[in-house]
Amino acid sequence: MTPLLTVSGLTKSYGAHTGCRDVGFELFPGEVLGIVGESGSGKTTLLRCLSAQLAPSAGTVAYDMRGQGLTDIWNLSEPERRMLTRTDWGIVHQSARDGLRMEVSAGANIGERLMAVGARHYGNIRTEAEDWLTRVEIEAGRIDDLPTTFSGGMQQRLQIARNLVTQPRLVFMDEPTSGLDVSVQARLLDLIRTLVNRLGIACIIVTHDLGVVRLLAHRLMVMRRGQVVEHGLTDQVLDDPQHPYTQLLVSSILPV
Ligand SMILES: Nc1ncnc2c1ncn2[C@@H]1O[C@H](COP(=O)(O)OP(=O)(O)OP(=O)(O)O)[C@@H](O)[C@H]1O
Repeated sequence: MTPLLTVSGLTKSYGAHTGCRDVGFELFPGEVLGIVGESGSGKTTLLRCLSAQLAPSAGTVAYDMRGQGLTDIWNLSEPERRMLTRTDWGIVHQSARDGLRMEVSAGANIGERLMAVGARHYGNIRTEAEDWLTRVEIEAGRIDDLPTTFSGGMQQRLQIARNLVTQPRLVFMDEPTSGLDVSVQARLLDLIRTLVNRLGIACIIVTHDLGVVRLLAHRLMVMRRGQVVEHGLTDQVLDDPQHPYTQLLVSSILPV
């Protein structure tokens, strides 16, 4: 099987500081990869370099573009890269405010993504938006409401609908459940798991919460000081961590 994403030697420096260093891995279609590590370990930097939000200092991020095969995303033109991120990719931000347009309705937030992939018929776009609101457990009757009138959990579910409506092949998520009440987190995680599995979407999720990766990720990468110190199947890494740092992380976070 051809990998969807092939990353090699990915490095980002901020002057003298290292964001991430020499990261390499492959991601296959439908696979969910979790990236964990303590605060400042480089998770967000890595995710932003992978998802075309931040230019790396060195290394390559090659994506299996439809009809073109593996292509380094940083060799694409800016419009090509923008098109890719709006159609074949989704990016779910930690704060829904960064991923939604707060000044337009819930329906428009979903509909404009459909328009980016060529949908033009108003009635069809509205029907699809209503369908997606229902799928993320928001009443279809709220379609004309602004996201500012939604709760934090609803905004996050709307952000997920906006990202999944175009049936992307790859979705990046940065701490998608943090900042929400524990009960809301559990429901959201369950929803993400169901949708990602059902649609067969590959996903890269950054989190400091090992419970999140245990539930969602097939594979796990552990980062420390910008580098990957351990990488393997999630259950294997969490149940039998090999690197001393992972052992510390697991024993300090997971209940025994
Ligand atoms: N804009 C920036 N300018 C300078 N240094 C930065 C910048 N962004 C991040 N860094 C540095 O890069 C390193 C990795 O930061 P990053 O935000 O990627 O970590 P993280 O694992 O996502 O942390 P957190 O879980 O707290 O969000 C840190 O040492 C940080 O100080």
